[in-house]
Amino acid sequence: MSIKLICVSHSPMMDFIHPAPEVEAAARGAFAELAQEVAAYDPELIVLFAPDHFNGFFYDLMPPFCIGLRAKCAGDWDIGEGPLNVPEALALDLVKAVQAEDVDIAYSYRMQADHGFTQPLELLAGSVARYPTIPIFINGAAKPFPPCRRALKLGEAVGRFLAGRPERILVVGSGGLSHDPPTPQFGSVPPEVEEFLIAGRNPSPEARRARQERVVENGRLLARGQGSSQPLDPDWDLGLINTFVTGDLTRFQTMTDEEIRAQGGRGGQEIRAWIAAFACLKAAGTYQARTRYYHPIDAWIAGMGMVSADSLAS
Ligand SMILES: O=C(O)/C=C/c1cccc(O)c1O
Ligand SMILES: [Fe+2]
Repeated sequence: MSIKLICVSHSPMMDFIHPAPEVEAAARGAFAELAQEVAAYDPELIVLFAPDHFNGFFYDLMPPFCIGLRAKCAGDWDIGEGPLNVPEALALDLVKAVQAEDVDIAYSYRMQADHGFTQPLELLAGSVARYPTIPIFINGAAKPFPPCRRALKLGEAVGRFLAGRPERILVVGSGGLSHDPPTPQFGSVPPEVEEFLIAGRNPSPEARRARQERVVENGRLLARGQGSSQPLDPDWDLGLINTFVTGDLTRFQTMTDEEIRAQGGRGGQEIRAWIAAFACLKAAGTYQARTRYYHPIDAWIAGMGMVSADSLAS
């Protein structure tokens, strides 16, 4: 058994709007370097913790966590196509193991994985189906959220399951440093937008395009220092990265939604994916982590960070 970890921010706007060329080159270069390492490691299993953004999960039935037993690309932002390569029997064993640890996990035979899942798979693994992958959804977009301490518990339960496995495993966490995209908030939007948040699966191409254009326009404005998005917060981001790299995750036992919202913005709630991923790695033993990249990229509405880690357990 061996376990490695990569946690990265995502921004589905990467192919739609461009920051300064040297900024974009550095970010893409950092992704490419990590992708080379993934190819050299040749994982036999990827466990991917990621949020959704009202593409696959809606208020008609919103779980805090969900393991995909079968999953396909949601198709948002034209990232990825078709099914993910989910090892169904192993994913089901994972559901049972997590339940046995008293974490009540939802599971799906028809998960729609949006850019939270598909972008890191494309950028790090080359395609969404290149490696067997178990997708684990963590709600970071739809209030109320599962507490950060439950993301720790989930990660630990998954990590204890993985610790007994023979495969070369890559744990990935997606999203989560500071960013404040214009995701509508239930309770403060008109009824037709609430209806979308409840049951907006499989939108028309026009509706999808209009939604994405709104997000891109938000990036344009943020890059000009305008608009309503909360600014990115490098201090918050670097503080979080430092916590993950040093390996003391106790801060997340008490971290509140309000604390995250104040500094990390609406999208900052996605940090639960990194929390679960690191807790997962830590449950398998001590680890060594390093920061691979950080830059706040306004045009992409992303505190863009990348961290990798190796388990020191034998
Ligand atoms: O499509 C959306 O609603 C959100 C897009 C987005 C933009 C920037 C950073 C992120 O993490 C996003 O999910
Ligand atoms: Fe996101």
